[in-house]
Amino acid sequence: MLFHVEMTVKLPPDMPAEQAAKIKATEKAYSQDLQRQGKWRHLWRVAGSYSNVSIFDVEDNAELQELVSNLPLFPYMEIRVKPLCRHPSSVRGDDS
Ligand SMILES: O=C(O)CC1=CCC(=O)O1
Repeated sequence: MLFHVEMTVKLPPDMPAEQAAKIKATEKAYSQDLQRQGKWRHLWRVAGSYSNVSIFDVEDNAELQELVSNLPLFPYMEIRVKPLCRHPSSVRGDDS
């Protein structure tokens, strides 16, 4: 199942820089592992913001919930999820 996920990061302004850098580094490693597994298919920065638009390819809602709620930045994010399905007018042979 494909999901469009928009994440907006809102770190507390008083979080020490070292702590923020550590969480971001852990987030990067976690997301890159999921990207290599093919579960996190796309990761795009929304220009001009501290938000991303991502496409996840997971078994079901429960797996999406597990992956997203384990994001190191999860406590500091607003997350919006939209389920996706193929568009009948798409010219692609697959959903890549
Ligand atoms: O910077 C972000 O948008 C949050 C994030 C998600 C994966 C990652 O490495 O950073």
